Amino acid sequence: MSSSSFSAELWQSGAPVYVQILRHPFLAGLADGTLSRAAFSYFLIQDSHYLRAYSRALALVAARSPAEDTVRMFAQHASEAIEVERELHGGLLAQLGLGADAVDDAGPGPTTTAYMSYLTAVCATGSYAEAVATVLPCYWIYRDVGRELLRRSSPDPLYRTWIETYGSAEFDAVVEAVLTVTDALGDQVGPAERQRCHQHFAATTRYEWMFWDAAHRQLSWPV
Ligand SMILES: Cc1ncc(CO)c(N)n1
Ligand SMILES: Cc1ncsc1CCO
Repeated sequence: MSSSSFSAELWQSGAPVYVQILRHPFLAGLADGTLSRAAFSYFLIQDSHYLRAYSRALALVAARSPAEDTVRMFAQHASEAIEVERELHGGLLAQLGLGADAVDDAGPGPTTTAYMSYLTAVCATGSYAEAVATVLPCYWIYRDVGRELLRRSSPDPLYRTWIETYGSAEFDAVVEAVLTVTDALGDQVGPAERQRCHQHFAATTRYEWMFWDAAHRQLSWPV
């Protein structure tokens, strides 16, 4: 990836926040096994809601894509996001003694709701390039976090299952394909649209930090 690629350019808009993500105590706890089961359960429940919205956002990106190859790719990822929610999250929640009703009973918390709403709004009303820039941090940050935590290696088998999914070669291939698609958009976006892409990338990168922070604090609606 050259430093002049569109994806590398976008990454600059989220880079300071990414440094904070790697330092976040939720991720430190996942890696060293000290994260409480309650915080991990909160995360899985909220992430189940998130993935349901993320899947729909990806379906919107697919529908708006001008080329069939990217329609297919994003539609496939939309389908896989539901699969991950059912298999990975469903499986881990079952091991924690929680069923599907726990997800529905909890409902999406404040940070989850804000993040889902932002994704949905931009993917529905922004341009195709803006939609791609908005969903990109979700792929990219989880790949990089997965890799980093794999390197740190968690003593907890439950946490390791999560880490191994996002740190896997399969997920890396998915992310590389999306980065290639992003780079191909670089020549096609003018200055105003480019600036909006940067704003969206920065916003969803912040939401990624906030999502872990909400789980760490088990944040609930204030009223
Ligand atoms: C909050 C969040 N962002 C990104 C991903 C990656 O799919 C996820 N599962 N959850
Ligand atoms: C980004 C992402 N996260 C969970 S599934 C998915 C789509 C590609 O499998």
